[in-house]
Amino acid sequence: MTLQLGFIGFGQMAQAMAKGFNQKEHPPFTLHASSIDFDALTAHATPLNVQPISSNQQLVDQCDWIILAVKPDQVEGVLNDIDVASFENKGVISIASGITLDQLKQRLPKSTSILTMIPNTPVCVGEGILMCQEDTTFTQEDLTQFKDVFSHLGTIHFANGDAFKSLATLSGCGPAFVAMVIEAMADGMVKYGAPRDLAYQIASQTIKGTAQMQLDTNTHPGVLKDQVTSPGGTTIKGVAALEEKGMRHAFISAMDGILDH
Ligand SMILES: NC(=O)C1=CN([C@@H]2O[C@H](COP(=O)(O)OP(=O)(O)OC[C@H]3O[C@@H](n4cnc5c(N)ncnc54)[C@H](O)[C@@H]3O)[C@@H](O)[C@H]2O)C=CC1
Ligand SMILES: O=C(O)[C@@H]1CCC=N1
Repeated sequence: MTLQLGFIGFGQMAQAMAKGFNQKEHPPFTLHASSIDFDALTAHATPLNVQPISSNQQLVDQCDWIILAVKPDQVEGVLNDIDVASFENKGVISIASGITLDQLKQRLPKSTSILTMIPNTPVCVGEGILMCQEDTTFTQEDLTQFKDVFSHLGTIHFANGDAFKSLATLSGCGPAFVAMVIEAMADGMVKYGAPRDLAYQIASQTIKGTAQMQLDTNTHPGVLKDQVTSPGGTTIKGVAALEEKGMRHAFISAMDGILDH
């Protein structure tokens, strides 16, 4: 039977996931979504082959797996408005940052399978990361089906504790940091006369190509840097300038800013 997959909340992240799912030609699942404003939901969902549903309760009744895709502080309100018994024998996948398995276990029936994960926006082009908590009540069978369905969105990783926190923080927030780097690199080119559109393309492709090279060869990033920095050459001058401006420390500080509060 076709898996009925439903999003509660259809904002940035749910839409990114729906776009990624749309890349699959004959998906073994059907997508549904509910949200607050039905007209806005319909406008966003229909082009993505997602069936808009007028209430969260109806969505839960109709779906096998429910993706909680509202803001973390909206989760409580969503669960309050749904008859908890309707989650019996269903799967719940929470993408709400900071909402834990234990919190959900306290609110949902014992028979509900729960997985918590942090996806990132590149899921929309099938190049995302789904950082999942190892601590889950999904059975092995559920996990096999989960990997089958969600691998269309990118790579799936499992971790626990501090490793999960830091990996999910970098993968979840990282697209914003990388987009800032792309913008900054392009500004540098525009300063010296490059057309802006081309500057974005060159910056993005340089990042994509370098990242692909690292992933394919597993070469230490320092070695990749050394391959470009010939003695007395141009690159080392740029590297020295970045170090002077504290580039590495800025990235570590970004993680401190999020995790060290
Ligand atoms: N945006 C991102 O890059 C990432 C977001 N997340 C998580 O995903 C979740 C959603 O984030 P975004 O999509 O960025 O937020 P968003 O604000 O764009 O989307 C949330 C949606 O939920 C809807 N909503 C609010 N209350 C509702 C209710 N009671 N019933 C049904 N729908 C309701 C809103 O109308 C909105 O469309 C958050 O918990 C966030 O922590 C996780 C990883 C990355
Ligand atoms: O900043 C946010 O709200 C979300 C959570 C994880 C990534 N972005």
